[in-house]
Amino acid sequence: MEKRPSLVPTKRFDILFDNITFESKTRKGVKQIIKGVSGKFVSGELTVIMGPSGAGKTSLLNILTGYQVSGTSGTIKCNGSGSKRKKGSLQYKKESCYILQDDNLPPLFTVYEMMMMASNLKIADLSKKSKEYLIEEILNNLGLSVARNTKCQNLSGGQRKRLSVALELVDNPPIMFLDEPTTGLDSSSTSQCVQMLKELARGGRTIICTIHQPSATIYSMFDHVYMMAQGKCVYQGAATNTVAYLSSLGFCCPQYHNPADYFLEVVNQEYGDYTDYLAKAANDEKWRGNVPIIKVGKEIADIQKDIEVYDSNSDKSYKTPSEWTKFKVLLGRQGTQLHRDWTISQLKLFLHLLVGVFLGVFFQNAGDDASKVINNLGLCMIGLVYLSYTSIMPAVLKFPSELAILRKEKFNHWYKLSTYYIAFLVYDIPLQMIFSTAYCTTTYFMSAQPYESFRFFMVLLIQILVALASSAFGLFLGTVVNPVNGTFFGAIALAVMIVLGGFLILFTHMSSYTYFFTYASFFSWGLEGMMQALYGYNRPELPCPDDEDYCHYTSPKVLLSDVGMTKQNYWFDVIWLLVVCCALRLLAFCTLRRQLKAA
Ligand SMILES: Nc1ncnc2c1ncn2[C@@H]1O[C@H](COP(=O)(O)OP(=O)(O)OP(=O)(O)O)[C@@H](O)[C@H]1O
Repeated sequence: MEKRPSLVPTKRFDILFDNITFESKTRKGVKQIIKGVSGKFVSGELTVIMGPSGAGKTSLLNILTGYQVSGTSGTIKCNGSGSKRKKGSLQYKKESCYILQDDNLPPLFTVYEMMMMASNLKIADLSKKSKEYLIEEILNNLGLSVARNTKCQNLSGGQRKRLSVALELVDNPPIMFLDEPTTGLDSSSTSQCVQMLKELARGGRTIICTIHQPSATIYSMFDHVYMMAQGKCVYQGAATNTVAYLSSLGFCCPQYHNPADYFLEVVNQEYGDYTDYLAKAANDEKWRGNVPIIKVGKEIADIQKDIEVYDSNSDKSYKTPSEWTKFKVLLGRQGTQLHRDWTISQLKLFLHLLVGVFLGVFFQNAGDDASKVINNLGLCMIGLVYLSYTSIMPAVLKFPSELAILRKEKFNHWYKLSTYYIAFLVYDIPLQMIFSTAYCTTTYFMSAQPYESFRFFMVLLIQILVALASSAFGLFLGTVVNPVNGTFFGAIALAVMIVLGGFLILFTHMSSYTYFFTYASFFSWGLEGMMQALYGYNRPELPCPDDEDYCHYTSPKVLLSDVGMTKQNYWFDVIWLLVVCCALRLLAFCTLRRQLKAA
């Protein structure tokens, strides 16, 4: 029997937290952001964390989701199981999802494609048909069916928010955290969004969100309100009990006044500083409302029966796919992105060919003319610099531009970072090779370099490796500094490497002390490799044109000796560039992982 998809969670979780604190070290000392708050969020309820700006709402949410670990203390339990929170791990982390304030969605994919991708990354044990059924069900429930073929970049603010929720709903998480899901929405979209969250909660989920300043209607839709001020909890109870709670403490909410607005005025100290007084009163449990009855319709109950048959021994509703399957899905995503964003592939390929032709015209016959040997040396260097610059700059911007999406998807267990990184490399490396080949082929033949296949492939290999090493360096830079500084440092590093490349100052003119620094330049290895490929390996003498009286470099050996590249180091250069390339890509992976963890 095929498993039927469902939107009803198979497990229910109540979250209890006690004495949560969060401190951050600043220049002025330690800043206490969350000051020992406690509470209980139960399944079936829509809970809202409220408070003035800077009250600590997002910080608390980050702690409860496990997004923020360092600097925190306290106990978080679920379902009263009593297991203590270990550093960096929450008992329910795998069962929850966190929808961040910014809707980080890849712009070029449609709603349906994103949904299918999410289901392929999260669910292993459903057929394609069942996934389609599930997706339709979610899109219908969230009112996204009309936008199923719209690209994410064209969605409205409300649709983007709903898609962010829809994507996480695919694997049916019993706990959902949402940071300011209504920010940027008009009142009607806000109402729709909160109604949707309430319905999801009524299905048995624990839904916790933060919100800034809701209208009276929206405020009354929340089951449980957790009000914060100055890092403390100043109320925890039903939205409907707010006025009674405040009046029990001597604060009279004027008639026809929005209780949420009035409460925010009180905690904003418009009537004096009562934060500690309120925080003490907030420990009283009596303001909590009754836990709502979970809605399980007939059809849903039938589906749930099926799930129980299949999942009685399983922790999660669905089995997650293997990393290999996820890798294939990510490869498909990269491929589609490449296909749709013509600036990544077609434009770059065209420009490499164009620049190749341009240089080929300028350096015509430079490879087979003894009087143009120095020009040819310049062409080799220009080629390396060109390939390096065009590889390093896009690479610096690559991860910063995708970091938010990556952080969100990784945190919500879509895939491992290593899977994403390998899928990225599988596209990036061949692409760099194609671009370098386009450039190399045009300049090589148009500038009349020797028509010997082994020399051509040796030059090509060097140019590819320099491009790959440069892009690896760019990736590394992009993961250690911000993009603006990354492009600046990248440009400076390349300028220094050009000086050390062996063209502007010949190796023979360097002292042994300064020569030592050339080891740090891709260009010194690249130029030496290219010179060996073009002029080494017993190349015969170069022809001197009839209209020239004298050609100094008819002998390739003399040229290699003058530029200090007589040793046959070609394969050593190749190996060194390969090592640099691998080491920098590995380093970029480590720094990327560190950057994600530091979030
Ligand atoms: N890592 C940190 N280091 C230093 N200060 C921090 C850190 N994280 C948060 N803060 C500070 O703690 C306070 C609470 O921040 P938080 O983002 O949790 O507030 P918030 O209630 O969500 O505010 P808003 O509604 O404006 O988003 C703010 O003053 C903020 O500047």
